[in-house]
Amino acid sequence: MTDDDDSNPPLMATYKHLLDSHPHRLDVDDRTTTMDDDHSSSRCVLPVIDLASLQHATAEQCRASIVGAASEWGFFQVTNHGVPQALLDQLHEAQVGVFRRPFQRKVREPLADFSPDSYRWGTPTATCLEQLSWSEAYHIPMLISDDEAAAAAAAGDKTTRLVIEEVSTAMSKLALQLAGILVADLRGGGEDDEDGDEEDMVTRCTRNTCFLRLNRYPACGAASGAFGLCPHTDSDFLTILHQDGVGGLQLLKAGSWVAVEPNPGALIVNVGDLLQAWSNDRYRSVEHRVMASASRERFSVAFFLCPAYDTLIQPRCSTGGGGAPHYKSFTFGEYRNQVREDVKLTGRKLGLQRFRLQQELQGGGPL
Ligand SMILES: O=C(O)CCC(=O)C(=O)O
Ligand SMILES: [Fe+2]
Repeated sequence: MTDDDDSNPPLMATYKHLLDSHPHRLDVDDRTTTMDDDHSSSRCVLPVIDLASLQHATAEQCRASIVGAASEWGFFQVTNHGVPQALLDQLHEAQVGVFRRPFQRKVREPLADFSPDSYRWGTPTATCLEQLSWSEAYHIPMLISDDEAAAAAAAGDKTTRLVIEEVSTAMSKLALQLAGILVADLRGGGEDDEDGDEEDMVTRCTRNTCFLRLNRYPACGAASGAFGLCPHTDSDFLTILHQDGVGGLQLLKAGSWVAVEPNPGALIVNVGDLLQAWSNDRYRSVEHRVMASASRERFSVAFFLCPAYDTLIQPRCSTGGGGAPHYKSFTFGEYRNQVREDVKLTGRKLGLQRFRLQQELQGGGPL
């Protein structure tokens, strides 16, 4: 890509030195992370779970598939998920419009009632190509009250803000439903099983703690090569993702990077760090990344189910988690601060390993 189009952030001008210092494209170099003999990145079909089964006699089987996929893969796809396709199409259109605004306007003028720092691009802390994300994004908190929604509607970009809000609400409902199933299974009881000793994690994820991210990955040009999004795990409880048809998302499975093929009717679900720690490693927060395309831009939308910052994440090891705790307890706020500090100091997120108990570091292998 060039930076000529005035809607593109100046990625090339800002990061050319990182691209120039790297002799090969990352997707070639990075093959050492695969275990295949031919070092090729393989394609995979993530489990696809039809949520319509939750309404039928097969509900128990469906819940078991969700638990199985979250334990084995950490990633899965869902169909009949309750987020209307027409709404997702409307969001895609609005999202394209949002990113087509001139770059200077994206930086200077907040859109509708988004806060001015909701727009981000590139990776300001990157010191090498491996740390650079060739992308731009809007981080959008959910609106908290009806009054706020009405004010946003009156504030100008009515359609965009309201479509975003509707998608957030629908994705949040889905995320809460899936989190409820995963949490209930861990408790070894029914979905409304009460445990007076611990916080109900799912009810701590509310409208004012969750957010949506609109991602755009500009084409990066044949000569360069970069990550659209660097390898990472999500720092939340559960993520719902909608990708367009371009492809580029990959996840780490048994040491190999595997491509997640676009599936038009499905949403992607992945376990976040908090759920991995809280489940004492029963559910897996899996590393994933996006490869930038040389010739095609790509759009995606991610909804992050997060609890309040003061929520205590305490490994649950009595029933489903099993054995001794693998992590010390921490609040979500502590976790976020640690991640922020690590990124500032080292250029990368160290994540859950910061909170893993010592005997686990020595005795347990990598997940
Ligand atoms: O764009 C994608 O496919 C992945 C996005 C993602 O991993 C994220 O926003 O955390
Ligand atoms: Fe992610």
